Amino acid sequence: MQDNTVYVVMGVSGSGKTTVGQLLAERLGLPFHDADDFHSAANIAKMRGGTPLTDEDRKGWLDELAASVREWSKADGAVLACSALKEKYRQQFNQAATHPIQWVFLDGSEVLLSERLRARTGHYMTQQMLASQLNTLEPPMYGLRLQLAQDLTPQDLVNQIVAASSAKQPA
Ligand SMILES: Nc1ncnc2c1ncn2[C@@H]1O[C@H](COP(=O)(O)OP(=O)(O)OP(=O)(O)O)[C@@H](O)[C@H]1O
Ligand SMILES: O=C(O)[C@H](O)[C@@H](O)[C@H](O)[C@H](O)CO
Repeated sequence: MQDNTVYVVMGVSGSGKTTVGQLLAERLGLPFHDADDFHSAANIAKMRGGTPLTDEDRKGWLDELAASVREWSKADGAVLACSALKEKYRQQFNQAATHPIQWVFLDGSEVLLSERLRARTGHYMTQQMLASQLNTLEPPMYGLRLQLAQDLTPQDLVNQIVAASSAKQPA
């Protein structure tokens, strides 16, 4: 199935945005982008040091991502893995896109997320930052909300996304 939708797979650190986003992009034949690759070195150093980013820290990052979302939605679509924690960040992307974004929210309990972050090594974002990520999160009231569970593999989640998205397409 080829479409030119921009899918944004969002959620807090450890929710599986990168893992699920990459698989979804492969499945749909769309390019994959990770919003983490757009952070400045200063932002990464700040998070590595255990200090949450502020709106001010995120501004340039969001501006650059919104410009990219616009280009991808004008072109062939894409899958973007991005925390997009606050409603105003998501609205910036919605306004930039030339047609509706398909939002996919990966929603997990603190216990499950914290276990995954503890098991993950070699990443600047540690389990200590989870509380601030969850405090900042404003869950979207639209799009697709996937409830994470221990036994749901990334492939299962991609299957759910594809099934829900195809159900919306006219026959
Ligand atoms: N459905 C799943 N089942 C089991 N483990 C998973 C699942 N999805 C992701 N993981 C694992 O959980 C960890 C976090 O996943 P991932 O790095 O994709 O999350 P993320 O939301 O991109 O995190 P961050 O925003 O911090 O980069 C990884 O070690 C990954 O292998
Ligand atoms: O807005 C933010 O606070 C950041 O984007 C974080 O969410 C992390 O960069 C991401 O989750 C990777 O660990």
